[in-house]
Amino acid sequence: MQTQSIHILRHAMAILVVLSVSLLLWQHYGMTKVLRLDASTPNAYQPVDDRSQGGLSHAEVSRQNNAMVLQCDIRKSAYQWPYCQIRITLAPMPNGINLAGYDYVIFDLSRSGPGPEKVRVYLNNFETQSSVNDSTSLKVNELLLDIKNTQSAIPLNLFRVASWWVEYKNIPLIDTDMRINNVPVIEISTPGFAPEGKHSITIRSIEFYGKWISQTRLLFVIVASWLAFGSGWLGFELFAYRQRLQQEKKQRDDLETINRVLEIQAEVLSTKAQLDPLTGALNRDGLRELLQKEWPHTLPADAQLSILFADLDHFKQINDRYGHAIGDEVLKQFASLVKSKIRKTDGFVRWGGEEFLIACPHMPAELAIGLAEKIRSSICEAQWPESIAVTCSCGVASLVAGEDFDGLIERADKALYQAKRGGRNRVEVG
Ligand SMILES: Nc1nc2c(ncn2[C@@H]2O[C@H](COP(=O)(O)OP(=O)(O)OP(=O)(O)O)[C@@H](O)[C@H]2O)c(=O)[nH]1
Repeated sequence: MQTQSIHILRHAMAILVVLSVSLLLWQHYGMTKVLRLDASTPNAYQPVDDRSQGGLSHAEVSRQNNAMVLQCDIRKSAYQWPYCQIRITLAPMPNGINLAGYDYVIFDLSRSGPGPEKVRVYLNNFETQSSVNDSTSLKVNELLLDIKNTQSAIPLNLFRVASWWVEYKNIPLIDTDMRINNVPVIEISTPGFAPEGKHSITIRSIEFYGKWISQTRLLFVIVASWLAFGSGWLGFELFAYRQRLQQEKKQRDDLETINRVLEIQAEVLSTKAQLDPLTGALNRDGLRELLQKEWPHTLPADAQLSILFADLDHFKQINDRYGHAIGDEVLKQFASLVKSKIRKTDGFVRWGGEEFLIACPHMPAELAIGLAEKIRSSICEAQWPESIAVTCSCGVASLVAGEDFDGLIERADKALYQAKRGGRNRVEVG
């Protein structure tokens, strides 16, 4: 990983840590949502009493000093559980309010009258088995609230499905879990054993408190973000790594190609440096290299080496008569003819203007003389530009024991001289 990437990674991680901690702190100390019900909110407040069950109790609801007050006259009757209650409608059924998103509730209420200092609170949940036309079909989640607990936070998970409702409605066990995800109605009722007499319940406010996002959900979001960030970063690094590898490979390939080209160029240049550009014959440097290849150190005393000098006859006249360009053509054709007669291992060298040397390693004198004759006759018989009658003279010498290379050259040169003196177009042995 490159330093710059590590730098960016550190920054990104620091930002994520700060963001995660800030979100958790914000969730803990803030992000609060409140649902408040009081006399000023547009909810319907209805009195309910036991007369519908055959009782004689009487309930009335009125607004007093910004509070809703339930006035209740509990009377003994044939109905076993006389009661009064105030019904607060949160939403028209089958809709309700999702109170599951809240954590606790604070009641600001008071009561007066005989009997225990308690009220019953019902959060009625509309569920699949509930019916719009039957208010008793809503699941009753019940809490017996001690009046001294008003104004304190009461966790919503303290509510329990009322056992009397389960029994009364014969609800299967599987459906008796507490749910407050769709509450259209809240009811606040006199306690279970309310004695006969005048009762009143004053409700100033009911406040539900919750968080916009629960801690569990926030943690899930944070962990998911970290995972996404980690995978994203890994993916990015992998991609960058592959890019770098590809780039490095390309650079390596380019360098190898350049190296190959340079090697070839060097080879070509070195070969060119040893060649005569007009005839393609070796120059004297080329001859030295050829002999060194054959005998790397010094020429051994018993080395077998023959040298031929071949020189075009009266070449000056050709130049003078036909021009330099034709002279060049003759030189090229001469070189090409000689090359076709010698072995690959022989060295064909342009020694001077129209004088050529053929070095034949491991060739005895007889064969060298034969080769010189072959060259001479082929030159003599060949077709030349402008039908010029071209001939050449040859001097041949083979290395004798104890002789050095210069001595050999000298003998071959002398033989060539003799051939010229002897009338040209002939081979002489030195
Ligand atoms: N066209 C051409 N002529 C060249 C080149 N190199 C040398 N010559 C000519 O070759 C001629 C050699 O002349 P000489 O040394 O007098 O030899 P010659 O005329 O061949 O006579 P002999 O060797 O005695 O038969 C000169 O006129 C040079 O100018 C070349 O590359 N191209």
